[in-house]
Amino acid sequence: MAFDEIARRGLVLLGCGKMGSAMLAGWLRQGLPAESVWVIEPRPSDWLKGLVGVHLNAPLPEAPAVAVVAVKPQMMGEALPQLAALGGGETLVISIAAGTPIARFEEVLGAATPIVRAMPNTPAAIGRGITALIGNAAAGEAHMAQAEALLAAVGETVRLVSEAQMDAVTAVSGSGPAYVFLLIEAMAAAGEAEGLAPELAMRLAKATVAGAGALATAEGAEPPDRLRVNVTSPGGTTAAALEVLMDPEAGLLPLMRRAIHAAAERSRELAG
Ligand SMILES: NC(=O)C1=CN([C@@H]2O[C@H](COP(=O)(O)OP(=O)(O)OC[C@H]3O[C@@H](n4cnc5c(N)ncnc54)[C@H](OP(=O)(O)O)[C@@H]3O)[C@@H](O)[C@H]2O)C=CC1
Ligand SMILES: O=C(O)[C@@H]1CCC=N1
Repeated sequence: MAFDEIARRGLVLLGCGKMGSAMLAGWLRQGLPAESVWVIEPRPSDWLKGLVGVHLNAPLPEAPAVAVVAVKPQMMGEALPQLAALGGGETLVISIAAGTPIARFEEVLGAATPIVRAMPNTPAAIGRGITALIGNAAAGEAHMAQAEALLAAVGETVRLVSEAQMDAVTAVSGSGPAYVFLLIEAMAAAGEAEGLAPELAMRLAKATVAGAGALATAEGAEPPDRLRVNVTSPGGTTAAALEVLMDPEAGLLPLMRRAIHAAAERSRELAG
């Protein structure tokens, strides 16, 4: 069982905002005992305060199995010293912070500390996230497997071959759910502009994005460009829409290229 060692030695979560809560919700649902979790969070939500058994802002265990850092990159300087005592090798430290390089953690915790840098996304809250991971030199196969097991409990995992990939990963899948939510908002707003009631437009938009996502990821699914062609009757309605969306200058492709580039650049900036 993936959580056995963590259940025995404990998991520390530093920062329990939107992403920390999403992961914690997934772990608890997957069977991690609440009594094995220590959370450091200056402004706990009502949800967090209501979690019976979780140790909230309490003294930390001496050598927990894992410490997960889920504070904003801008708060790292202030937050990280709280984990300094866990450096040295006994505790696997997993950071999900955008931008912040592994070297920054090694400065505070020491290079002998196994450190995994990971980039999850918020669908983790319902077990549908995807997390990319890369470890430092001290993170051996057992540490990588432990990080993967923890993150696999809330969705898919993928190992990276170089830390430099993390900026692009963050821009595509870390931030990506926001682009999809915006797509839902935009489709619903456009449906309303065509005369639909707001609730109906939103219901159609949400179900369409969910259904198309499920179709694209179903076992044996055709690739997305083929699925797109399957919707597009010659001379029909989809073709009319795609002419706008696939405009080489003003269409979705150059727009998404610019958006993802902006996110990746911001990730590089956050590295300091
Ligand atoms: N949101 C997302 O979709 C994703 C986020 N991430 C990464 O996860 C991290 C957290 O992001 P997100 O959850 O969105 O941000 P949030 O602001 O929602 O969560 C961060 C939490 O950490 C708390 N915090 C601040 N200082 C400390 C401290 N010294 N010790 C402990 N906790 C502290 C914050 O409290 P307060 O509000 O009082 O400052 C806040 O509750 C970031 O590094 C981000 O890059 C990665 C993937 C996806
Ligand atoms: O917006 C951010 O910086 C974080 C990282 C990926 C998703 N949210």
